Amino acid sequence: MAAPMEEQETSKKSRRKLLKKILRSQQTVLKRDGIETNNLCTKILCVINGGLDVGVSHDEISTIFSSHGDMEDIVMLPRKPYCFVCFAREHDAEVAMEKLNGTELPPTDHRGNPVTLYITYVSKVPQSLSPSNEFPPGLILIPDFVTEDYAGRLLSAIIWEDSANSAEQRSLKHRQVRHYGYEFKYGINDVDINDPLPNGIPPVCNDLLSDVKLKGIVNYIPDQLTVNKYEPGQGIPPHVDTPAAFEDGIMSLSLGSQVLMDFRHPDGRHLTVLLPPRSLMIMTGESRYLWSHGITPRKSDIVRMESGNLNVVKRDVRISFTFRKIIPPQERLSRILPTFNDKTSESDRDLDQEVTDLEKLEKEHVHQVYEEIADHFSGTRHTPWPRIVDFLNSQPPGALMADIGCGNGKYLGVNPSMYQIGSDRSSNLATICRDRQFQVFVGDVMTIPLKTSSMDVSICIAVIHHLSNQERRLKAIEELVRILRPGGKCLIYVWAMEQEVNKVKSKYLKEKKFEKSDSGSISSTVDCTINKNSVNVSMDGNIVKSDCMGDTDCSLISANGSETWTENDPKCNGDSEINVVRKGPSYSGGIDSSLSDTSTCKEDDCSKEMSCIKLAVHKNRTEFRQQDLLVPWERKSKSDSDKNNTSKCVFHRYYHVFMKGELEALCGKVRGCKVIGGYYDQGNWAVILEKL
Ligand SMILES: O=C(O)CCC(=O)C(=O)O
Ligand SMILES: [Fe+2]
Repeated sequence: MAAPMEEQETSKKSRRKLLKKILRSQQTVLKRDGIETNNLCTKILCVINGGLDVGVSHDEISTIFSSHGDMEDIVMLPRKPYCFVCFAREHDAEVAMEKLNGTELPPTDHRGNPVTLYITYVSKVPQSLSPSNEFPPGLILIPDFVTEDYAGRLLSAIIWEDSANSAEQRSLKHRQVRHYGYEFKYGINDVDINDPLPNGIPPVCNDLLSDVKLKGIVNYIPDQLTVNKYEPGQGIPPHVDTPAAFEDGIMSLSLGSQVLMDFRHPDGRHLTVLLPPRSLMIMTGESRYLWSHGITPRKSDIVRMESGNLNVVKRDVRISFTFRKIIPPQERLSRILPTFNDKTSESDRDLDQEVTDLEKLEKEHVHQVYEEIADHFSGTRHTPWPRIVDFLNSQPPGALMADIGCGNGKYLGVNPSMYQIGSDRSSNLATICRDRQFQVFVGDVMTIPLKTSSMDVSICIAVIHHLSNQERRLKAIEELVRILRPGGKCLIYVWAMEQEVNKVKSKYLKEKKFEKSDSGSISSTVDCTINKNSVNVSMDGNIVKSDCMGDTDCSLISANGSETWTENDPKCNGDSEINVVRKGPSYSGGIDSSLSDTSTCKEDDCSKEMSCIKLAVHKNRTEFRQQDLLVPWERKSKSDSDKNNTSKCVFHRYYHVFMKGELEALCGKVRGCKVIGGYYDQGNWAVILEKL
């Protein structure tokens, strides 16, 4: 009889081990979420590893637990590894605990690995599931907005057809919906203004809508109504109603059951608002644009009673009327352009006004160069970069996107489901974009003429490295963030100082194989006081290469036409200083002195005026040895009249190439945003920012 005793001992030991494990899990997981466990038996079980975050479903928990007693509810929370199972009686909870603690669930389609359930008693479901004392800013809730009688008339105006699936009525996974005025299309998160429904908003709603307007709750009459019908246990996933599609002030009238609506801030804050029957909720401002709203699919809500005690209240059928006013698509983009009074964007500043020497440097070595090389530059920019394409394609349909410094618009057509607007400092590039049917204006990244908080997404590819000091680069990032709505995202690319990472050379360096000479990184210096920005150098070659720097496409073109271009010709960019060094006063007051190449700067001048700027002319396809430099862009042109006489124009574009971590550090100085991603991509540093 010794063996069974031993077996009992071993099973007790393993049970003790299991309990220790439970305790450890309780401490780490539950404490963090403010969940108080109970040593004594209660009616509510917290099931660790029985939550949505580990891939366990409501149905699985229901099947396992329902056979052990009379279950009242299962509370599953989004992104949580645990769930709560509420029994009608303590005894049932005790039995379930005894039988199921330590149960292993096998892998499923949603869950690659088996999971072990650890169960503990809790006396209450945590506060975050019960109504918060606070509302998200901008949320208005008016209780008893309609009478019982009027509510009844509203409800009887809605005819639900059995298992209908048409533009007017759809059975969604979690609820049924009916649309009036226009169908809200869930695939595109928008309405089609050209495809109105036969039925407008039912006339019985007119009293309510004029009351709302009279009281100044919103200053328009809505033209779209979505009626949602939720059975107990159903809900709506967290979302923000498409910002570009509807006016501010979205109204939802709750009829039937009460419900807890979840509001979530992008920074993780979570508030729950109890919507009582016959109440009108209006989402304006932050609560409409920044916080997501949703209803967790549950069969009950925790409701604070008048006594202040919390109570579990079962849900019944709830029908909500959501009224919205559509912004016509043709107005959506113009909405984001500022009016003359919109001081925040400084739109009235003259773009060509010369304020500092640095602006002069950028004017001559960035703006004027792009203006002159626009056509050829555009001819070398055709292939969108895959990671930028991925970023654009990951944006939801209907998002408003601004491409600041859009060049020839190669990213403007990537994701046609977005509303897109581009801007470039070069009017010739803007014209090229417009010829390609893109909506583009001429604008400067440091004073973007778009309204504050108007965009869902912004990108700024290969632009900020053309700004000549840190303050100006910072200002540009601030502008990119300013135009975003809270929660909006911005992707920035700049050229990297590091052109070889993990022993892999960037495309820019690799293109060196096409060249005959590669010694030295600086071919010359240019005293940046140039009034014209091109130099004619006679030459005779006729095979040319397109611009192939970190921000370009690296395609080879052969030049048989009358005008050909090359970026770097060995004949002209050897070690000797063959580029013309022009004379005149130096630029002052810029180029971060710590980063400039002092060997190109006269000592006494530097100490007087912050710095003079004698910038090194970079030799293309070589590593960077300094951060501030001029990169040559060369154009060969053959006149038709004299085929043998080919001349070359050399343009110098100013660049500040970024060192590893520099872009992130700069973004870190910008208030109201956080860096949510960063990477190295083909000789460029990239960051993704999110506006807070
Ligand atoms: O049911 C509700 O109150 C909200 C519905 C909703 O958010 C929507 O349809 O977008
Ligand atoms: Fe909504």
